[in-house]
Amino acid sequence: MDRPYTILSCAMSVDGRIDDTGPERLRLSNEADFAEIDELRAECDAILVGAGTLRADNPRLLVRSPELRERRRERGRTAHLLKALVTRGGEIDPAARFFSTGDAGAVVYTGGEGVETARRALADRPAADPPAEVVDAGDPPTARAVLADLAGRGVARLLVEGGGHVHTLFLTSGLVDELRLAVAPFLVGQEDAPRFVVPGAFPQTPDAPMRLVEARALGDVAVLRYRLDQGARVSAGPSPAEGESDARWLRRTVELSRSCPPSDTAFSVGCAVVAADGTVLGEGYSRRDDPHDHAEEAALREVDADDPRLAGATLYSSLEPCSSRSSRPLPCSALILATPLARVVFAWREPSVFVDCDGAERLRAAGRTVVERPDLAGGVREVNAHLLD
Ligand SMILES: NC(=O)C1=CN([C@@H]2O[C@H](COP(=O)(O)OP(=O)(O)OC[C@H]3O[C@@H](n4cnc5c(N)ncnc54)[C@H](OP(=O)(O)O)[C@@H]3O)[C@@H](O)[C@H]2O)C=CC1
Ligand SMILES: Nc1c(N[C@@H]2O[C@H](COP(=O)(O)O)[C@@H](O)[C@H]2O)[nH]c(=O)[nH]c1=O
Repeated sequence: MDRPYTILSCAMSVDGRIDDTGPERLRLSNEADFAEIDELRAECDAILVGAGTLRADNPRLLVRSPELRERRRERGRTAHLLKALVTRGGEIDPAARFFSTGDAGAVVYTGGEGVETARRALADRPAADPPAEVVDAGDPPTARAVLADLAGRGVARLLVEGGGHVHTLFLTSGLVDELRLAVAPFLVGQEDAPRFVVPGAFPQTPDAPMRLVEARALGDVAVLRYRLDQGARVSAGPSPAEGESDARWLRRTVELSRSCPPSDTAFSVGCAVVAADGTVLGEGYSRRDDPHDHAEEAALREVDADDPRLAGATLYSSLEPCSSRSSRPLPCSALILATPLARVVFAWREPSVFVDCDGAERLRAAGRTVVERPDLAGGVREVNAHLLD
């Protein structure tokens, strides 16, 4: 793995401030947004903040929901995420909650004299605290070195949660895959309030803009999700190249679905899991190995769960992944959420023939990118025409 799939998440006011100048942390998110961010955390392997945020907020950076922690444990993961901190000078408070809470330990990225300073600061922590390590990531530390070290620790998905200097460090590096912004319905209006970013040479310019993949209301908070991949274009959907490649793989799933053993009580669906470089990691179709098989579970069965390419891969399905099953403990949307797969593309939204489906919404709510291609649903409907009369 080169580097983790990196998501930067931030809540800001309409005037672009991420806190005010008061001593308390400003709540910009509402309860629904905090709950979604908790889901997003639970789907990641590590969470990173800057030393400024550590000093200002004394954050815990834990997975708050007991259900989400339990889900992580069931999948053989730690209940909480590995915590990562970026500091230049290494002046950190060893008694901070960042170091004393959680169960996956912490890594401090610094450089130059910061390495010794941070090691000294952490030397006398209580033995019961989770482990904390200091890593030299350059002087000053670079996002690239931090990401390479995290990848070496098996981190496939990283959540960067601020603050403004760290957002700037990561966004200017060009190594962020996704940006999630929650815009709170107010203005802070203070000259010295921290900003989302400080000035920098951002690669996300008018000529190379980010791609807006989702805009949604959570009450009065606007949630905006951008993809920052290379060659982004100004459009609400995939770039032309990505759109063409999506269409090709969806046509492949329709072909796969033609191999399904016939059924009058279930859809015939095809599925392919494809790495970013076009390598097929798994393929499947309904009822392939078992009369109850859905295409997604047949395809995911072929995928190595520890394959580092999964985080950057796309799951293509001719039909929307299901959200409820009577013949299996978990629906396909949950099976997908058990993987680091960041992107799901499907052609046909499941019609209410057998069950009501909200698989696409569940995947989106958990922070996955979901692309619907109704323009390619004709072939899927044709394969399933006998069920639609
Ligand atoms: N609304 C939201 O979503 C969020 C809001 N916040 C808010 O943001 C504010 C903190 O933001 P900010 O002050 O920008 O702090 P940051 O968390 O971005 O941390 C800044 C620190 O990072 C280190 N640093 C800066 N530049 C580099 C670099 N190039 N390489 C390596 N390390 C570097 C320095 O540490 P050192 O000084 O140790 O050398 C610096 O002081 C707080 O008010 C907090 O509440 C924070 C997160 C999310
Ligand atoms: N204020 C603010 C955020 N602040 C972020 O949350 C961190 C604290 O998390 P925790 O330790 O779980 O309480 C804090 O350090 C900062 O990174 N995040 C948001 O999504 N919305 C918000 O309004």
